[in-house]
Amino acid sequence: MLTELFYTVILLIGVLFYLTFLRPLYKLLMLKIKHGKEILIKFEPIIGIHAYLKKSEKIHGDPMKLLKLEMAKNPKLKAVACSLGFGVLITSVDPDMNKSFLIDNYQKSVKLAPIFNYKILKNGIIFSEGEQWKKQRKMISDSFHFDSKYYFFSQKFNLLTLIMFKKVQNRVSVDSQLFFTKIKGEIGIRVFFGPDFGDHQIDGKNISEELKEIVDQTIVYSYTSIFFQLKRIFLGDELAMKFLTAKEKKLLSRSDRINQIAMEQIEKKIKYYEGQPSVQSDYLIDVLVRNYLTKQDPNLTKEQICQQCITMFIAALDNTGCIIAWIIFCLANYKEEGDKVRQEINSVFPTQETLDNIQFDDLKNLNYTSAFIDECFRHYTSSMGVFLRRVVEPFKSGNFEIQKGDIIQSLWHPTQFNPDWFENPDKFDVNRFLNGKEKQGNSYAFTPFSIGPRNCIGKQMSLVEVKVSLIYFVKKFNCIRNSVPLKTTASIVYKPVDQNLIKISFCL
Ligand code: HEM
Repeated sequence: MLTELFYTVILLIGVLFYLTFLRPLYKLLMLKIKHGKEILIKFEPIIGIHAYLKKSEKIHGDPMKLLKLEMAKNPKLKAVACSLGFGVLITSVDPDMNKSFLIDNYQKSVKLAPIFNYKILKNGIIFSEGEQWKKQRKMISDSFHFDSKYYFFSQKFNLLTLIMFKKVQNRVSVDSQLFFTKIKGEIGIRVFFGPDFGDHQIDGKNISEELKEIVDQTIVYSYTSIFFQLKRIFLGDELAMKFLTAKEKKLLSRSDRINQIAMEQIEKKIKYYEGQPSVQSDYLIDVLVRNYLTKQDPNLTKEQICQQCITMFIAALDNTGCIIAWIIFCLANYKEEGDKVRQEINSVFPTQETLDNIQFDDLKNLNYTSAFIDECFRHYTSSMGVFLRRVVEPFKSGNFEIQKGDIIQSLWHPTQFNPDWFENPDKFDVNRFLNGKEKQGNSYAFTPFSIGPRNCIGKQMSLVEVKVSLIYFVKKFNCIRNSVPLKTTASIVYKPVDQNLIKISFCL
């Protein structure tokens, strides 16, 4: 009996060793033999490229630095292959391969949710597929008339600028990353759930703060917990949710509470629209509830409406807040270019009146500022690439054979430092984006909002938000660079480790 148990354990260890070490290693070697200099091989068992990025962060204070150095050494590099779980992850760092993954063959792979608490996201647009995704994309696009939402944006921004004023006045240091994400949260929760929803409080916190905290903690947990990674590999997403730790249960119960408040809001809206009101708002929740009542999509449920609004809130939150903070950092870090941005903004918006009535067309006059924003995106892209995808149908990408079951992703941050596409890539050079110059290289080399049918649905909205935030900031505040060295880290966004990088003061 004991011997049988002993051999079973040995057999299991052997199978595990084969699946996590030998099989991925063999595949990596085959890829290297076939593609030579076009591919970089990294054997980091189970957690794959995350271990490589962490190593880079430890050595250089930048998770992307090792890849950027590889790119500088070998601009012909197309992909990085790493072991991941029982298989191999192929990460494209090449514009044409990105096009092949995200445009030409986008239907041949499905997205993998990176987080365990996908209960609140699984029916939302980010992780839906096929016909369901198509319907959702159309429905959400229909609710995207930014003009009406803009009102909240400017109103909230004014309020939060006052808070920032107070902090600066009292010499309290301002964490710009947190600050702008908070603004974004306050706006987003109202844009997607309706104006009154943002006033809900949970344990003394605004509902947008509580939701952000849950998402942040969930993401950190799912990337750092080995237990979670193993559970997921062996049991799969659905079954893994049946064996929860105390920490997981707590996070889930917090998200259930938000779900419950959101469901109450949906019921309220249903009652309102059943009464055939004359006023019909175009906040996302209103559009979805009207679709639900008219059965435009017969499969749409209340739970799906709830998850869709939460998904949109989350998709909109970190990326925009993070890039605004990066842009403010660049104003201080690249002073000469920053001063030119200030000059342009002051000439397009010379008075308080012009500032109070910003029009969309005015934003088109910010030529230099737009190029500055693009160069900030190139250096400090908040979103380094796309979510992982599992290949469901084999395809060819150049001379790469992508097989069913492979995991793929596109990571464009290193591509943006490829000297073949961006001359002298480490230089912060606004001119490269002035008058559409970047298109002279490869138009898929700079894609901060992704490309293809599943590109960012909020691109236009966030570009307006970014510009308006910058205008308000420049008109009210100055910033200078502190001596703290810049170190970066990567969770779902690429962000600075230290928040004390700049000093903010009032404009005279
Ligand atoms: C600087 C700001 C932003 C950046 C850099 C950004 C970047 C991205 C990227 C790279 C993707 C592709 C993800 C993938 O395919 O795996 C994406 C998708 C998406 N983004 Fe954004 N995003 C930003 C702001 C927003 C905003 C403000 C919203 C909502 C209003 C939003 C909503 C979405 C949604 C719903 C998707 C999924 C689209 C689909 O699968 O069809 N994003 N975003």
